[in-house]
Amino acid sequence: MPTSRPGGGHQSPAAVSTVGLRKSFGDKTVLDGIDLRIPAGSVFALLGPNGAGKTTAVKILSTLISADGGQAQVAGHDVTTSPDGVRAAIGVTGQFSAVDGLITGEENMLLMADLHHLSKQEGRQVTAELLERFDLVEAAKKPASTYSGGMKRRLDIAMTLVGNPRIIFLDEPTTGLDPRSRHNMWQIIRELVTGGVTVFLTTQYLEEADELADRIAVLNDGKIAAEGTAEELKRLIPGGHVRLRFDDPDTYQTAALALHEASRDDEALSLQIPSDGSQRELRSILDWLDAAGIEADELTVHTPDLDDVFFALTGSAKVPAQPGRPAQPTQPVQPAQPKEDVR
Ligand SMILES: Nc1ncnc2c1ncn2[C@@H]1O[C@H](COP(=O)(O)OP(=O)(O)OP(=O)(O)O)[C@@H](O)[C@H]1O
Repeated sequence: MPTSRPGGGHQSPAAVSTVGLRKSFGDKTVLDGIDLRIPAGSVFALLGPNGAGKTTAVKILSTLISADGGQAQVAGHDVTTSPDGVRAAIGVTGQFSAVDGLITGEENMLLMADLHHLSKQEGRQVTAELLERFDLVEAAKKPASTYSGGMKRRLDIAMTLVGNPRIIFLDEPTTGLDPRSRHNMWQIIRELVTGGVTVFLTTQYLEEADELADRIAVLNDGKIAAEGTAEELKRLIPGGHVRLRFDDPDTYQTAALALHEASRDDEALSLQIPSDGSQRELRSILDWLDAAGIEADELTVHTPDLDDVFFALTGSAKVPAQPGRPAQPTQPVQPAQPKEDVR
C-alpha cells in the first residue's frame, strides 16, 4: 500500500484517496487493487505504458464509470454514494475533451457557463477572463475546429475552469503537442497549482512527470509498481554510480587495480563505482579513495533518470546491470519499499 500511511500522521487532507480499487473489462483485469492518497494542492502523476489503465482510473475517479471493487473518495465525497458531490468539485480534460469544434471558442465557454448555471453576466465575465488568461482572445470568435492542438487543449482547460474546480484530472494533457505547446501547458498546470488546485495527471512522458509532479505512481499490470517523488523513485533502482576520471594513464591503471570492483572505461580513463548517490555512500567511497591514495582528476555522481525507473518497473530491460555490485537489486522494487527507504 504505497501511499496510505497507517494511523495517518497529519499531512494535508487528501484530495483523492482510493483503497483497493478494482476494475475489469470482461476477463481482463485493468485495475487490481489500487491504493492512492493525494494531498490537496499537489500534483500527482499516474504514469504507465499504453493500456496500463490510467484513463480507466481517471474515469472511475471522475464518476464516468464505476469500479468493480474498492473505495474511492474525491474531495471528500465517495464516488459511488456521492457522485454529484464529486462532480461539483472536479474538472476533467483530456482524451474525452468537451470542446465542440462546430462552435467558436467563446461559445464553448459560454455553453459551459450555462451548464454551471452562471448568470449571463457572470458567464460573459468568466469567459472573457479565461480567454484572456489562456491566450485565446484572438481566436475566440473562430470555430474551435480551426484551432491547433495546443489551442484546443488550452480551451479545454479554460472550459474546465469555468466551474472553479478544486481538483482537475488531466488525462495525457500534452500527448501530441509540439515541445513549445507542451511547455506552455506545463506552465498552465503550475499556475493552477499555485492557485490551490489539486492536479491528477496521467502521462506517458517521464519528463512531464519529473517536471510537474510532487508524487508519481507507476501503474503496471493493474498495480502500483512504485510510488514516490521523482527523486525517491530514481533512488529505487540500480544504475547510479560515481565516475572517476583520470588525466594520467598510469594513475588510471593504478586506480583501476586498486578499485577492482569498479567497471573500467580504458579509453576515457574513467572508472565507475556503483552508488545510490546518497551522502553516506559518497562519504564511504571518498574515504575508501583516500585510504587507497587515489586522487581522480574529476569525480561525478550519476543517478538514474526516470526513464531507467520506468523501464525497470514496467519490465523492459533498459537498465544495464552494474558490474561489481552483485548485492544490488536488479528486480523491480517491491511496492511497499519506496516509502520506508527514503526520508
Ligand atoms: N470500455 C472498455 N471495454 C473493454 N476494454 C476496455 C474498455 N476501456 C478500456 N479497456 C481496456 O482496458 C485497458 C486499459 O485502458 P486505459 O484506456 O485505461 O489505458 P491507458 O493507460 O489510459 O492507456 P493509453 O495510455 O493508451 O491511453 C486497455 O487494455 C483497454 O483496451
